[in-house]
Amino acid sequence: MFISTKNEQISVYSNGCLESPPMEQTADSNDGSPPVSYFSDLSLLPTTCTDVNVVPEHEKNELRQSMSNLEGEIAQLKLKQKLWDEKRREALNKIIDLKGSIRVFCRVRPFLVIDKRRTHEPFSAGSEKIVVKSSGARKEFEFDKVFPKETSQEDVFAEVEPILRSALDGHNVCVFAHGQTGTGKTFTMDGTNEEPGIIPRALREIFSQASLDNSSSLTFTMSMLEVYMGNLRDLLSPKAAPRAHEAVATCNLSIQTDTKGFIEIEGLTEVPVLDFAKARWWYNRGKRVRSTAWTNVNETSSRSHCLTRISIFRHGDALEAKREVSKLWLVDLGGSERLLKTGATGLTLDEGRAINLSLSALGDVIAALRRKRGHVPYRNSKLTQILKDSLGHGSKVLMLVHVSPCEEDVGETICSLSFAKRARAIEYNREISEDLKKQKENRTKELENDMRGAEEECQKIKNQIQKAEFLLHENIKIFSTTYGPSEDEEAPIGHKEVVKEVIETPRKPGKASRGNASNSLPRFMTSTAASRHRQTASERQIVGKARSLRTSSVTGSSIQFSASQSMSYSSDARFRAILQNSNRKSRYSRETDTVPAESPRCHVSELSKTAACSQPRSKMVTSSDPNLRVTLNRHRRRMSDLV
Ligand SMILES: Nc1ncnc2c1ncn2[C@@H]1O[C@H](COP(=O)(O)OP(=O)(O)OP(=O)(O)O)[C@@H](O)[C@H]1O
Repeated sequence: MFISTKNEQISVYSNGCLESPPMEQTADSNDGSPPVSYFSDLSLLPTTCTDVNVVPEHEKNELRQSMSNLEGEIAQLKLKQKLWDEKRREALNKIIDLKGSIRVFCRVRPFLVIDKRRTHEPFSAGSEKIVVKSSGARKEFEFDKVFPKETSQEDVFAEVEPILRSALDGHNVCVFAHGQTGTGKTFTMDGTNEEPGIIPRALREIFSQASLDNSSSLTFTMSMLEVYMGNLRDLLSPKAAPRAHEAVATCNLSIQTDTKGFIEIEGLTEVPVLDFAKARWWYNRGKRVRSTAWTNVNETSSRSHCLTRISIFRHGDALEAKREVSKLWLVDLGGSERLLKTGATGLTLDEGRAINLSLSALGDVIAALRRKRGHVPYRNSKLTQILKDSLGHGSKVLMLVHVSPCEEDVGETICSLSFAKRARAIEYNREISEDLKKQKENRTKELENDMRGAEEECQKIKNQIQKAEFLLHENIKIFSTTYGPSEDEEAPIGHKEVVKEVIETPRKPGKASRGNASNSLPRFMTSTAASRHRQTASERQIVGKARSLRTSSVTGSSIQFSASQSMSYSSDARFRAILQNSNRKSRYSRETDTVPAESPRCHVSELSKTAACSQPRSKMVTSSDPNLRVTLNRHRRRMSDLV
């Protein structure tokens, strides 16, 4: 007895004959995949099978043939899926290029309780424009998008999401939050538990997208660092996890460029992250280290830039086993301040200068790239040196400039908006005509439709692959149960590899399957870590039954196939339930918020560690400006909440 799918219908073979049960019901799959028929009358199915030794040869051959057909079908579907995925990527890339590979958004912070006057705003915000009226002057600033005060975190993320997908497609991506202290950079990037920001949402999204992409295998690593006064501090270093009262080690990492122009930060900790839960765990750890550093060293987040890097490794299939790497940088920049206004002195003044220098270097680089200048001044700051290979050709950049709605901050607001204007400088300072704008919009809509169509096709094919793989898996079990243990002797040509792929499908590295000596089943039937994970309770039941049947066949007794067993392989409803269940289960395990059970391994870059970590002094920030003191106190409170 075996299962085959011919003309997209499931058939059950027994004793060499195709049992032709009435195809009374056809389940129209609501996922768009072709309908799969299933049996409704169990009594029509054979219940007894004769001794394995007298099973005719042609039945065995038919079973082999069926498995080969399934293999071929899976290979073809995978190829088709790859082509659609390429179409989707192409469309997305064109959309991003049309919209501009360097985009600048502006977000207006709502009034806070601590704001003094909360009625009058010094500017008016449109969907792509901000007009500031100050001291009788009127200044206009254009953006790719303006997020007004009431914009939710979800709406902001919706605009950021396409660029993240571009990172998964192999492009380097940088997302920056820029603005005056207290205007909501950290709120946008990190957010709160109730309103998560771009980073936690991005982590969730990339793992969710990666699970949909089975045309290639994606793996991820994560690093976090802080740039403070030109020094780099590794936030995920095993040494960088002090308790609240302890000082944080300051590591001065160095930046290296390889022969291909690829940037490597020597000694920076890079942790493999297998799922969202682990990525979030590491991210929270990095944040905690940063907050402890603030309380001990620089007091406020505004005094440093915080960079989170997700490296995405795309592994091709066995035929083209090349590995591509792309980087996604999520950067919470230090607060831009006008030093004269704050009246900063001493350390605060130095910190402010360092931040302003690096922000201005970043502005220069982005403006040079936007204007397609031959020379791009990356070397002018540590920040731009680190990001050199992620800001240039083929990369996508998103700058989110934050402004305060308060009248007293209007000077800072104009500075931030001017920074954005410079970064956004259109090529040759020429604005495009309305006509061209319309054409661009129409083309973007077309491409968005193409992309959606390609996504739907990919999803349909994915469902078909899952079904075919499930059927192949089940046929393999039946083959083994019916015809005995010798895999090499019995399995069809090329079978072993496919079986391995179906059972293991190793998307993520590090969990090599090991042979189980105690298991008497052929190797291709033994469960692996991945298959065990995927197995639902009902699947396990099926395997259990197959094993007990297999045992009886080995001892030479005749095999009893009950109708219900036959149904368990062929019922589409159940089959779908199993698939849905396993999908739900894997999604849950991805999204669970719990700290990873196993202690996370830390992979430190092969390159040797340079500058020794020194213990920083505890420093106090001083400011003559009472407003700044209020801000610092607010930060201290926030830090102590975190610790
Ligand atoms: N869009 C928003 N909606 C609600 N609250 C916001 C918003 N933006 C900022 N806030 C609040 O404003 C305060 C300051 O925001 P945040 O700390 O994110 O500013 P920041 O620019 O990162 O400051 P710093 O440069 O000092 O780190 C926080 O209490 C934050 O919750």
